[in-house]
Amino acid sequence: MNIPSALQHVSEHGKSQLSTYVIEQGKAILEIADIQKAYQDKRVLEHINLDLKAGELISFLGPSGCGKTTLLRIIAGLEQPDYGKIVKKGQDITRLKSAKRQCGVVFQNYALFPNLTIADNIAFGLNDQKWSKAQKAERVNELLDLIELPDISARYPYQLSGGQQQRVALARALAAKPDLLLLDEPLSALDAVVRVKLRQNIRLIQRQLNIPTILVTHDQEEALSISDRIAVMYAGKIEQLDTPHNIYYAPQTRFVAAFIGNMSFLAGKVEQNHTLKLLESESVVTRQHRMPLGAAFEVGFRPENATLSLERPVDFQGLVIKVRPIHTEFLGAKKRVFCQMQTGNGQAIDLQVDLEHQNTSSLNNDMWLSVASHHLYLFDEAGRVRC
Ligand SMILES: Nc1ncnc2c1ncn2[C@@H]1O[C@H](COP(=O)(O)OP(=O)(O)OP(=O)(O)O)[C@@H](O)[C@H]1O
Repeated sequence: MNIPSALQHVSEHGKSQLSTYVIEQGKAILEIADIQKAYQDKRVLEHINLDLKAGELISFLGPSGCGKTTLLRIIAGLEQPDYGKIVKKGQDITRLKSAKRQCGVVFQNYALFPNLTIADNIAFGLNDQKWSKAQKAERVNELLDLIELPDISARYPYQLSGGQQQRVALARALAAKPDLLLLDEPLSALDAVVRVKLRQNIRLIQRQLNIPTILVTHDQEEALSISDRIAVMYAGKIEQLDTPHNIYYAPQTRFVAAFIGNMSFLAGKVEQNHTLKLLESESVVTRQHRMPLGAAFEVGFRPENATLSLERPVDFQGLVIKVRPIHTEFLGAKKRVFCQMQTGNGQAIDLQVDLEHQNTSSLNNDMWLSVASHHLYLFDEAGRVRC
């Protein structure tokens, strides 16, 4: 994954200092309180709590089947929760019909009517309302300008590219001036280049209209690059709701750390307050933590924070282990080196290191992998971060 450039400037992990999230103090437009849902005894959503502020874009990000779409459909009124409450602008809308919720929804598969012109497709969302013909035409033109496709009103969907169709779907969702925009994987059917361009368009339009928006996606680069906050979901729960910066640099759980970007893990037991014994008998020096002596842990690091050297670093505070580089992958500005650490029982642990300027011809069979203690993440047995 490419880490979006806005996230690349911090040298050590910790809470965001560069955060661009300025909506924090804003008023909640949408409040989701303790939403729960099961299908035939299978729990799909558990105790979901969330607030969406005015003008904010939150992404639901997580692996397939974690409940993202179900949660979005509950917010849209297309699905009923078993328990919990949804409040929009102070009104309890949990049992309100979908059509009355004033939500604009865009789905993955453009869902345009093939037999209607683009103008009629966009105006379709206005049919329930008391818009005169002239008002409708004016609104359609306004929206075509907004999506920067002013000359296509007489065309039919089949005459447009996938990206253009999705912009029309967005215009249709915005036609009736909803106060909430819900986007369900709107970009996943498009090719990579169009996807990047369109996600920027969506973000620009969303900011221009200042419309609170929820985006469902399984694409972490997409979520990191355009969201104010991301709800990382796993098995029906929100693991962490935070800014993209903190999701990447300050993951609160092992799942988030492993799911966003890359992280290598090594297991061990707490030996002293700062010194932990890896199961492979090496020690690692971490920052302050509050784990009991003897407790099992995993230490994690990101590939960009690890270094390879021929000589063992001396007086080094952190993790130092002997590894064998196995192969490298070219990633443009950097190379990823896949290493293995041999365990006492003949097994190998896979670890990854990114080299930016180092010449990979200097790689040797036996090298030292080191990570400074302030770049190490410590997870307890329950997968919660401890430092
Ligand atoms: N109508 C339904 N009846 C029964 N099970 C359902 C129904 N809708 C969803 N599920 C199940 O609920 C779980 C969550 O589904 P959901 O579509 O919300 O996940 P998702 O995170 O959006 O996944 P994906 O990224 O694959 O779309 C899945 O196990 C799915 O099979």
